[in-house]
Amino acid sequence: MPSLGRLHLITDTRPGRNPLAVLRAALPVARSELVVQVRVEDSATDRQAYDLARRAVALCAAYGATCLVNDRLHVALAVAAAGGHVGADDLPVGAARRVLGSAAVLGATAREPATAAAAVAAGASYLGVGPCHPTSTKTGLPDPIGPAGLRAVAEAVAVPVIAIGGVTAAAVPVLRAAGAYGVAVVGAVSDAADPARATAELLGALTC
Ligand SMILES: Cc1ncc(COP(=O)(O)OP(=O)(O)O)c(N)n1
Ligand SMILES: Cc1ncsc1CCOP(=O)(O)O
Ligand SMILES: [Mg+2]
Repeated sequence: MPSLGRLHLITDTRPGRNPLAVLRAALPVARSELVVQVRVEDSATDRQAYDLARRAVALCAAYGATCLVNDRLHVALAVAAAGGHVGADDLPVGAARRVLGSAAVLGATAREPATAAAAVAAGASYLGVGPCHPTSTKTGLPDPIGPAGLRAVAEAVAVPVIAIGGVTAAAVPVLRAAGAYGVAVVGAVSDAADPARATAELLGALTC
């Protein structure tokens, strides 16, 4: 399996956003360092998720980037995505692994060392860990775990740890020092006046 990209760009589910335009800006900059995670509102139909995911897979293929699908693993399979990401309200990690197969990339959300280790034992190939910082992109989350919480998880597992939640380029050095292999963002790219430049800044912080 090729190494996992360090910059994970999650599609913005907020009303009025244009996730494909953001991908078109980010992909030429980050290319194979980019992991695109297709995420839609829970209220979106499977057809809407499928239509977005198949476009994202095609765009990613043109740049050697990896495309994953959040939550809806049947959509991941239908569009031949590289894998998926699951959390506490989704299929359990072991079941997700059985659905996707042994070669797929499978991410799991974890906030504590014990759940992180259990997710890896069940088949997760990377962990999304957070929220590390406050975020306005998703509601209903627990308090941020900060770099210290991230470090506790990173020290408990041997798979790549992807920091998520309120991540900016300025926050990347501290998160990396705490053990993050990479970061996952929505707003840092989607809210930027220049998403291509924001992508370059995040990549620069991740690869220096
Ligand atoms: C890289 C990454 N980390 C964490 C999450 C959150 O997943 P989950 O807890 O299942 O919440 P939803 O994104 O499904 O609302 C993620 N998507 N990606
Ligand atoms: C889906 C998700 N899960 C934890 S934080 C988050 C949203 C991250 O968005 P942002 O990068 O804008 O804080
Ligand atoms: Mg989920």
